[in-house]
Amino acid sequence: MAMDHAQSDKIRKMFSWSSSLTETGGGGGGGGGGVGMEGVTVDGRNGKPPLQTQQSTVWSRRQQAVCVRHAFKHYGSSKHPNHVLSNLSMTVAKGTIYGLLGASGCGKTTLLSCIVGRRRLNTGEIYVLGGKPGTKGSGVPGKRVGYMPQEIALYGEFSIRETMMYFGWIFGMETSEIQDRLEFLLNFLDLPSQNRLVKNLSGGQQRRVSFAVALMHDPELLILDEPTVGVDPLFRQSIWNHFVQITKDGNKTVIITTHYIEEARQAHAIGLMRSGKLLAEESPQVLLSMYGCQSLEEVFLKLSRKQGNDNTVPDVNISNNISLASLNWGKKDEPVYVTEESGVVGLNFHQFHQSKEVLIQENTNGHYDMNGMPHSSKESVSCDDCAADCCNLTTKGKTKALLQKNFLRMWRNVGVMLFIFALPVMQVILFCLAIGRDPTGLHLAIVNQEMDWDTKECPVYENCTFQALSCRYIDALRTDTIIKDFYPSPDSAIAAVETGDAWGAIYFTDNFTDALVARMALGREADNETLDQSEMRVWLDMSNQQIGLMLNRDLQVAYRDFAQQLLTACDNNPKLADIPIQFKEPIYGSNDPSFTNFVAPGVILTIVFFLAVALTSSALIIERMEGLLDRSWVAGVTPVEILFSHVITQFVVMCGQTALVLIFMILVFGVECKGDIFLVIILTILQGLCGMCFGFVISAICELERNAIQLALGSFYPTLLLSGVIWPVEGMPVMLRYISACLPLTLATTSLRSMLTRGWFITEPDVYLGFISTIIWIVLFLSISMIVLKVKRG
Ligand SMILES: Nc1ncnc2c1ncn2[C@@H]1O[C@H](COP(=O)(O)OP(=O)(O)OP(=O)(O)O)[C@@H](O)[C@H]1O
Repeated sequence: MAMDHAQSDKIRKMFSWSSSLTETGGGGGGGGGGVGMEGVTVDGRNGKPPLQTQQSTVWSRRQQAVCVRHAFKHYGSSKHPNHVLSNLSMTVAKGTIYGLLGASGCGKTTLLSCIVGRRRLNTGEIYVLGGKPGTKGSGVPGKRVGYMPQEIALYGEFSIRETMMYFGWIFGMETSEIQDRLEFLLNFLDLPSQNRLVKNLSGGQQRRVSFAVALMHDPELLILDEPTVGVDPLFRQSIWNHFVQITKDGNKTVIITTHYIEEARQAHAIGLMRSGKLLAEESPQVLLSMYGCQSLEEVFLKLSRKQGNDNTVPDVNISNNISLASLNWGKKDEPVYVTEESGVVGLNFHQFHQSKEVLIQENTNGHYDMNGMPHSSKESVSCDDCAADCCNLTTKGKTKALLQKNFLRMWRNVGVMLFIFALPVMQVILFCLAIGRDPTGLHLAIVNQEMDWDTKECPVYENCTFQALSCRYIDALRTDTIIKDFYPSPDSAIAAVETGDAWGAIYFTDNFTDALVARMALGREADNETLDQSEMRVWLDMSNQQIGLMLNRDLQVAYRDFAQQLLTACDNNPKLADIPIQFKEPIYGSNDPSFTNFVAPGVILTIVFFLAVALTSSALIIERMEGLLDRSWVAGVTPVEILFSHVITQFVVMCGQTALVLIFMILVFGVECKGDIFLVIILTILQGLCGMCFGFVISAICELERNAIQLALGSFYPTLLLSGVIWPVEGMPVMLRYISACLPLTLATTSLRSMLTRGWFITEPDVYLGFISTIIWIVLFLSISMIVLKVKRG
């Protein structure tokens, strides 16, 4: 082994430290005395446990900055798993820089994600700063960790300052504190003006801002996924100098992945990773000496070949066995400590600085609590201990940060603002202008053989004269909707309908007036021919139901008006012209009901519901795709807090939307509102919140924005068609009615319609069921999204 004397001396010295800091005893340098660790006895001379072999204990694992044991992680289903971590064990001592090296795709990011609590292992254990990530009080994810993911994961619409404020508040920092830190970081990372928007920065500058976010709160543990990518060598060196600086006093630990293997020489320890395993875990100097290589790359190649040639690489790390014990690099007179799992665990790099563990031991005087935690160890205490002084501030800060983030993102995005406020108004205006009004300009082909075709004369008498009654009838036809076109023969009029030139044809025979008078005079004595001649014949184009029915109605109404006018002129009771049904003033609505009033409640709710769906589902997915959601989670924001902040934001948006929609519907377009406007507002806002919660479900289920759009659009039509918005539910097959009642918009639409058109109050079942069903849907959607989010994080 090519090793000069000085180097071998250095390694020997180093080993002497490591021997004093093996996994069980090393952490406290004798602190194990009396805590009941397996097989540990205390050496009377110096308090170090003089063991030849020791068992790794939970206590010892908790003493490391990071301790991973037998980690397995796969992606995909358990039937066709893609194994990414395979029985990986790793130990990062406190106060060290740990370089995690390995080829692209070997699982580094996955391992780091599990360490910071972004993902969960399938099996195995992880301890980070003494606790298991994701467990209560571990502080991880949270402010104890600074994480820089591989992707930029920043809000492009934010300025550098706003970005820092956002994360600073999440970490529970005071604004003044953030400002001070920001000034240092701007200077240290050579960032441009703090008011520059992140999206306008160069790629390298964005990465530095991302790095600054990780450094922001000066965390105990820094986990950086390729922070030096795209960074010039000079700046890279200053980053490494910073790492050395912050780890100097043993309070901070840095884990860094990099593709520039040689830069990791400056790390205190490196883990060489391949195919989901650590091939070695040692200090760079030891690795170079052990394998007689000049560069770490050579070491990596050697180890990779070894792993490739024989699959004898044990499931535990190579370093576990070969590292110090097998080579017997230690003081000859001192026992070699090999732990059950990781022989290098607890490597202490005193050539760089004093061990954290020794500090702990000094501070605690060897006193430990029931869990084996040193009493006064700042690093070993969980976040529970700082809860009293920091958690209140953090919660307030998080809420402030999340709300400001949501509003700022909306405010800065013109498209979103238009979507939120201009779109609902536009939809209401379009609805009121386009739907429910009577069609106008309908051509009616008239053939009147009582009329002189050449002169086109058709006299209209207003007195009690029984002449040219057809002309009198034609005069009674509405001119605002019907355009009267005269044709010479029935065939030509029918042809006009067939070719689409007219919506209907009407034909009066040449003795229409005589026959009609005879019909009235003879009554039941009238023969069939008289009856036949007295009837006007109508051919309608019923391909358009609305137009067909309207023409039908107008022709009948015109006959009633014509007959009533004639009867009045002849001093008869005009009522004789009516059918013998007396339609009194309707209990609800009017005798001339408008389709708009029927559809409006459903339209109001549909607009508010689906705008909320679109807004929420895309917002969360974009955040997730850009890695922002994960970054916030790692910073300590919980899914509940994220959902809560969106609920608040959406609520404010919803109030604005509801106000606009109702003002335009009711005040501008005069849609009927007979009920309590307060209840109408509440129900509309609740529906908006329900849509938002449905948006959460979509965003939780869908990985990609396009899938979310497909799901949101896909759900739009079935909901619209089945909710009784455009056609009464009573017209559906019975089975479909039950399904319809289970949809979020159905009962709410009925409820709103009852309030608007009938003026019913909340005490009516039709009304309160709408409220109840909406609230049930909100709770259901929220629960589903929470469950899906939690499951997905696993
Ligand atoms: N969300 C995911 N779903 C499925 N497979 C994934 C997912 N994330 C990563 N993988 C796969 O897991 C393997 C390890 O990926 P990982 O990102 O951890 O590697 P890495 O070592 O960080 O690579 P690099 O250095 O290129 O960033 C790769 O094969 C990758 O395709």
